[in-house]
Amino acid sequence: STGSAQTNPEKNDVEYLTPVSIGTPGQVLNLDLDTGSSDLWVFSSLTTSSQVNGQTLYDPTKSTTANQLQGYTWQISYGDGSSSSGDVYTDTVTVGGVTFSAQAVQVAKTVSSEFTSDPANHGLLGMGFGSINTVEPVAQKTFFDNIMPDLDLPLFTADLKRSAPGRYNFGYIDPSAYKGEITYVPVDNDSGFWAWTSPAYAIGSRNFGNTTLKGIADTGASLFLLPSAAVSEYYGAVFGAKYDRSQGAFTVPCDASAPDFTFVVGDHGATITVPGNYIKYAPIDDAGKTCFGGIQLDTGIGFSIFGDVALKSAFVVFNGGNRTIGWATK
Ligand SMILES: CCNC(=O)c1c(-c2ccccc2)csc1NC(=O)CNCCc1c[nH]c2ccccc12
Repeated sequence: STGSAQTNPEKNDVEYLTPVSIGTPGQVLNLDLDTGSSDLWVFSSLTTSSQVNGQTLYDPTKSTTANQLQGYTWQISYGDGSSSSGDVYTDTVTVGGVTFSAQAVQVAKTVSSEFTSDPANHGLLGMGFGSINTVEPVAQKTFFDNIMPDLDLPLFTADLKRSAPGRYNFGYIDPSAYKGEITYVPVDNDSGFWAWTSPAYAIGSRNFGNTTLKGIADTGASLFLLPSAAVSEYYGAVFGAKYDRSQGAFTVPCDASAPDFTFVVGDHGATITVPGNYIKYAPIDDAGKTCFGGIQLDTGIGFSIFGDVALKSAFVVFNGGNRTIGWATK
C-alpha cells in the first residue's frame, strides 16, 4: 500500500498539522506528525475539561471499533517542559489513506498549558522508534511501525514548506517532489530518534569547516538547534543579532541580511542549504523590527535538533527498512 497526506503549517510554521481519522465512524483530528517522539496521543472526551480549549476530542465511546487496554497508562514530557498523560485504547487509524485497524490510541486525561493553549493541535502522532513509547506496562508500536510491513517500500517522506502546505507520503518516493539525487546516510536509532551525523557545515559563502553535527531529524520541533560554536559563528555574521536574555534566545533585526546555513550530507559532497530568510523565523513584536532566530542553542540536550526550520529546506526520506535517512534539495 501507499498513502499521502497534506500537512498544514500553523502560524509561523511552529508546527505542521495533518488530518488523521480515528474510530468507526471516523473522527478526524488534526495531529502533529512527530519524528521526535513515539506516542500517538489525542485530546479526548476524557481530557480534564478545564484543560480543553476548542480542540476536537476523540470519544472512544462513540467508536464501534474502540477497545480499552485495561490498566494501561502513559505519561510523556517533552524538552520544552510540556507534558500529557492518560489511558490507552486501540482503534482504527487512517492517515493519508493508509489504515491500521488496531493502533494504540493514547487518550489524554491531562495536558499541560502549552497544549491547552493551541486549539488547532488535537494531539501528536509519534513517528520515532518504538523504544521511546511511554505506555506502561507494555510499550506500544507507532503507526509507522504498524503499517511498515504493508507499505510498498518501508519508508515515509516529509516535504515540509515555509508557510505553505506540505506533504507526508507513505510507502513511495515522489520523484517530482525533489531535485537531483537523494543522499542516504545511516540512522542510529538506539536513542529512539532518527539520529544521524552531518560531517560539516558552512555559513554563507564561507568554506566548510570540519565540525560534525550529530543530531536528530525532528518534524515535531520548530527550530534548528545547534552547538554553541555553530550558533555563535552564525549570529556573528548577522549585523544586529544578539542573545536576548529575556527571551533566552538569539534574535536578529527582521530587515537584516541573514546568511544561508549549509550542512553536508554523506561523504560525496551532497549539501542542504537553509536559506537565511528561514532563520529570520518570526517577529517577536507587533512592530516587526526584531525577529526570533530560527537557529538556537542545543544546550543540555546532548545532540542537535534538525527541526522544521532545517527540514523545510529539503525533501527527507525516513527509511525504517534499512534505518537510513535520505536528504534531497527541492
Ligand atoms: C520541544 C521540542 N523538542 C523537544 O522537546 C525535544 C528534545 C529536547 C530535550 C531537552 C531540551 C529541549 C529539547 C529532545 S528530542 C525533542 N523532540 C521532541 O520532543 C519532538 N516532539 C515535540 C512535541 C512537542 C512539544 N511541545 C509541543 C508544543 C506543540 C506541538 C508539539 C510539541
